[in-house]
Amino acid sequence: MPDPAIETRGLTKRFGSITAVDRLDLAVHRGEVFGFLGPNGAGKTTTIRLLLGFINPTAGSSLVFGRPGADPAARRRIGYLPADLAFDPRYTTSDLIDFFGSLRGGYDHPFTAALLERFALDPSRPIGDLSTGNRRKVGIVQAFMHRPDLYILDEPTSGLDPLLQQEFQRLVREEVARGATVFLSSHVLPEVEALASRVGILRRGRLVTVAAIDELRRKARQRIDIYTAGPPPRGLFEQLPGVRTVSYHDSGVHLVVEGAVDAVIKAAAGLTVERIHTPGQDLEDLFLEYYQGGGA
Ligand SMILES: Nc1ncnc2c1ncn2[C@@H]1O[C@H](COP(=O)(O)OP(=O)(O)OP(=O)(O)O)[C@@H](O)[C@H]1O
Repeated sequence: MPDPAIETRGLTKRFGSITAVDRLDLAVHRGEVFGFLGPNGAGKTTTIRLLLGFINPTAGSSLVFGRPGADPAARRRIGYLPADLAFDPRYTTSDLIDFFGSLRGGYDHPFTAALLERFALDPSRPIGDLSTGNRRKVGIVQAFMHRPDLYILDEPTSGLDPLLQQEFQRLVREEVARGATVFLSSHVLPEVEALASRVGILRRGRLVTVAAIDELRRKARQRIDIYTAGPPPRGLFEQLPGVRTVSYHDSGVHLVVEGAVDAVIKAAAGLTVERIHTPGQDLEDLFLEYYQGGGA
């Protein structure tokens, strides 16, 4: 087995009395998109700064492809998109590309030219003149231009409009198809759901769960609204496996079901069903439960 893309052992960072990251044990496998979630102040950015070797841990360790993140050989294989882009406003995008290119010992020129076009960025404009969204695009270009093996993305689409968010997701999928690994820290839960195969949820510096998205999906509650010809008989759904809440009305029933909906669908088959509405199986509620200290 090759080394994981990212591995941390007992990784801990304290700032005075605050424990920002608390004994984190994590392995991000090569080729996966790992979603890193948690409420504000949970310690996500601090974890990323530790991974990259920008700050030293109070205890424990972290490795990127088997090396410390600060090691130039590891660093060259990483594309990092920070949450706060602090570029000198006088630089143009071209200047930055040259700068990061030389720092990394080269970059993929045709790919970078295609990225500029794809995100409609004029490389000759000073960064200081760009809108927030355009600055974010510059961040994306600098993170992707050398086609690294590992992307560490901190809130990558904040400030991007929905079309550009989709374009960004396409780009990430293409890079993953090429074999890249992605560590995606984000508050945009649908984005994490769309891209990640596993997620880790951090709360007050501690990893409260690591799970495959599919596993979470199986656990997540779904709302099912069944509309029937006439009022459905009371008591039909209450005892079925997975059913958490039932509310009847004259033309149907609203249900909340945890896990498989098979029993509900089979029971509904005995009624004259005119329409079924499932407002989407959204992992958001489940994520929020973990954020707040619940979770299965
Ligand atoms: N340099 C620092 N000095 C002191 N405290 C810090 C420092 N950096 C982070 N912290 C504290 O560590 C905790 C974790 O912060 P961090 O920025 O890692 O959280 P986060 O999960 O990235 O939050 P957000 O989602 O808001 O970006 C917070 O309580 C924060 O105030």
